[in-house]
Amino acid sequence: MNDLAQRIDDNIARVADFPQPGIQYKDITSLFQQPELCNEMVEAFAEFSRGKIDAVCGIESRGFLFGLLIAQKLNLPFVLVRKQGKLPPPTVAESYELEYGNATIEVQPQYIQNGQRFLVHDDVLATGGTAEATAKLIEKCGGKVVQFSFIAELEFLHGREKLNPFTTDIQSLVRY
Ligand SMILES: O=P(O)(O)OC[C@H]1O[C@H](OP(=O)(O)OP(=O)(O)O)[C@H](O)[C@@H]1O
Ligand SMILES: Nc1ncnc2[nH]cnc12
Repeated sequence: MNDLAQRIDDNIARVADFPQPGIQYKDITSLFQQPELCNEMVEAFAEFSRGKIDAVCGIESRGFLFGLLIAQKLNLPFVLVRKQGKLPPPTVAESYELEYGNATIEVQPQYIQNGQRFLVHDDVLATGGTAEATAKLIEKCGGKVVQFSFIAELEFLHGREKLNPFTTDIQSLVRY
């Protein structure tokens, strides 16, 4: 682990058996107690994406936190992907399976331009179902997913394999 990864790891809280027995939940919200570390993280994310994307898509809810900061840092538009029923119409939907349960997500297609190059950002890459469904949704609306970024990747769940058909340009600051 590099120095930044080590400090992120040190500041991610672990919660056993949440939200279901057997899941070790990585609670990234503990990072927000360390504003200087968060600034460094935003810079690391921005450096990865600078000059390569036209817009950022953040996934509800914890993908909104750094997602918007990355978009602002790069002076780019930000698009929200939300769980079903939260966004006003018109919306386009996609269903997928989670590490725990399943879900449907939605986006407002009027904020996606034909050929616009997207970074999809979220806090945790687990099975990859959420990020894969998000990429499908963006591409269904005419966008092109050219990068993914995450704070933490749970490598033992092999989520990256679901994302490789879109792009192999994938950043995760910490890997488990
Ligand atoms: O790679 P996957 O197996 O799809 O899992 C990753 C997703 O799970 C978590 O979201 P969660 O559903 O807990 O929602 P939240 O961000 O609103 O807490 C996490 O924030 C990712 O969005
Ligand atoms: N173990 C985990 N911790 C935090 N977020 C998650 N999303 C899916 N699996 C997760």
